[in-house]
Amino acid sequence: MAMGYRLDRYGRQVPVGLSARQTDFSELPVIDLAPMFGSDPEAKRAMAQALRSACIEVGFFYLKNHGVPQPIIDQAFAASAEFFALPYAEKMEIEQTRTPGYPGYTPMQEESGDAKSRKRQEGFNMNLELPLDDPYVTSRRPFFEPNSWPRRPAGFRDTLLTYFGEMRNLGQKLLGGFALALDLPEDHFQPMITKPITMMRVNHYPPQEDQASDDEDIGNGAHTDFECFTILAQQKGITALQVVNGKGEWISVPPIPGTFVINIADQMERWTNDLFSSTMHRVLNKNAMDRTSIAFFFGSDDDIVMSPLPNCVPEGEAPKYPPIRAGDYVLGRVDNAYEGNLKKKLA
Ligand SMILES: O=C(O)CCC(=O)C(=O)O
Ligand SMILES: [Fe+2]
Repeated sequence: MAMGYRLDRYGRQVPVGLSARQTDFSELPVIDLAPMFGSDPEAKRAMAQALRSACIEVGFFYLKNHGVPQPIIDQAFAASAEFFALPYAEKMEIEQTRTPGYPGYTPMQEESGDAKSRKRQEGFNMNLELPLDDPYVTSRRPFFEPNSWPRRPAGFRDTLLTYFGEMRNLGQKLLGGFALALDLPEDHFQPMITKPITMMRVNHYPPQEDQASDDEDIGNGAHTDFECFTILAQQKGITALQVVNGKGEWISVPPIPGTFVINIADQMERWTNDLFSSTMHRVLNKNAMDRTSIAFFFGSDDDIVMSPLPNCVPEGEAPKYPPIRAGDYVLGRVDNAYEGNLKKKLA
């Protein structure tokens, strides 16, 4: 099928059209994380090799044997469903713009009447939860603003914090795998994630039964994520996520029980001198039911200076990017995406 492209605001090619090829899920590699919990160097090496290929060739993969207990995932979905089912006015009590930064509720355009809201998605955002007297919080450091918690449902905060904690541990483990995949010692990145930029968003998409007016008029338009990588939990039994493959075709990513979907994001792409791919993706919920997903965005400490990793730069070539403070890089990307709104709000 011939594919056309349009350019997004970063000048990147986005395949046009809304049809996605429904393919066997094996088109996205499945990585088994079990070796990372053991001490068999051979098994770790084999995993690192598979991970390396997945990150270079696809930028997306399923992760199994990740060690996160299923009840903790189920509880996070159940609490999220209860939250989104609350009356609109109650959710708006913690609307994102009421407090600085990322945390809070983002409504759907139809309800808010705000043309800048997302049309086909509402969400709940949170940062790493720190004590209110933490110097990062008191100095209003970007990405460390206090979270905004709803009054209901009971247990929402504890449930999401438990899930967030699991994601942070998994992210740390996974980063060890990425280090091995880059021919670095397993603990290479660990000193750089002591108080990392980590954000989480629960996405809620109504069914989209009508025709989209264009390819941005969907649950989540084509984009890449900003940080090092994303750990995505998809609601059971509902396929809506799509990923661009090397041929510029949109590939559906059905949920596989017992797995997360992991994708490389922009910070890691840059850090690896574009060796790893931050792959474009989008969400189109053509199902009869609404859909929830939980995206955990794992970055580094904000104050590390990030230069392309030396063994990702071919011999005799200059790195593609100058050094940059990680927090400034992510803030720049966020700012671009939200057309300056978030940065203004942080100022
Ligand atoms: O809902 C999904 O499957 C993906 C969400 C996503 O891409 C994001 O939140 O960045
Ligand atoms: Fe994303």
